Amino acid sequence: MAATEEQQFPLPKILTYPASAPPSLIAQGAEGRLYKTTHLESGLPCALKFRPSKPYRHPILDARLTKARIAAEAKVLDKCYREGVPVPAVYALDAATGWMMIEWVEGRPVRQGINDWLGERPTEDAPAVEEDETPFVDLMKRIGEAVGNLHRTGVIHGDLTTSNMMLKPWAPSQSSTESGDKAKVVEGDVVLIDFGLATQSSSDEDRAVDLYVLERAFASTHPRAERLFDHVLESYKHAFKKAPSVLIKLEDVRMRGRKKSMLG
Ligand SMILES: Nc1ncnc2c1ncn2[C@@H]1O[C@H](COP(=O)(O)OP(=O)(O)OP(=O)(O)O)[C@@H](O)[C@H]1O
Repeated sequence: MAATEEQQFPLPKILTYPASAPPSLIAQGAEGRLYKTTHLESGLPCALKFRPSKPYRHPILDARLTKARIAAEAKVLDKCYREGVPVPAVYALDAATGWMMIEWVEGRPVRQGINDWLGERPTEDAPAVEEDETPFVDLMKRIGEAVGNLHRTGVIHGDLTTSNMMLKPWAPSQSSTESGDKAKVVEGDVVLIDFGLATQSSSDEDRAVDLYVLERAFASTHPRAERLFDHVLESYKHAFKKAPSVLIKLEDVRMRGRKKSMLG
């Protein structure tokens, strides 16, 4: 797999050095690429986020922008990690060449877990069979808590979606034995990823917009679970002392959103 990828994209230099296993390309976005690699230490899988230079930009501007963006992302991640927000640890950074090496988070995006839970349910209000929603509600609460912790540190994510959260598997002892196999798809610690658009702010408005982005993304990705999103906000309120004024602001932000969509 690595050989094809190497032909498709030139590897960042750090990944051309020998390692216990070849790097694999996990994601290729508009701004950068994400590799899984053991280049730092064999036995320690890492995620290497690489922002290649953009040939269409002026080289001096390009170097400055690449460096500033990756450095800003690493700085915010590091701040969050040190303050106990569930994010990957930053292991290494080379801003000048546009990469950072961060902790590899095992598991799957929250989006997949939610979709597996919802399965083929026909409508939003009608579960296919009468079922215990507790495991799903618990996941909603863990999401609210993670976002509350994030906002408490003065960081705005900027792109909160269920794809930018991972479900990191629990140890078997933490895993539920009562709720059956279905519950397993929504088990795990919520870890926030992709801080490429993150900023530092403590304003109610910025926090409310962050929540609004998540609310909208949730409604469009998981329309059948929309009614359960309130659990996210409820747990946000418990996790974060300043949540009440943010939630009041969220009402304004929603109103502006509705007006905007009415005006087209
Ligand atoms: N630390 C990590 N551990 C495991 N998988 C990760 C990690 N970080 C990212 N991923 C996986 O790689 C995908 C892309 O990562 P990320 O969203 O950070 O990059 P991106 O979309 O290229 O970033 P940007 O939006 O800043 O350009 C994620 O959706 C996720 O599946």
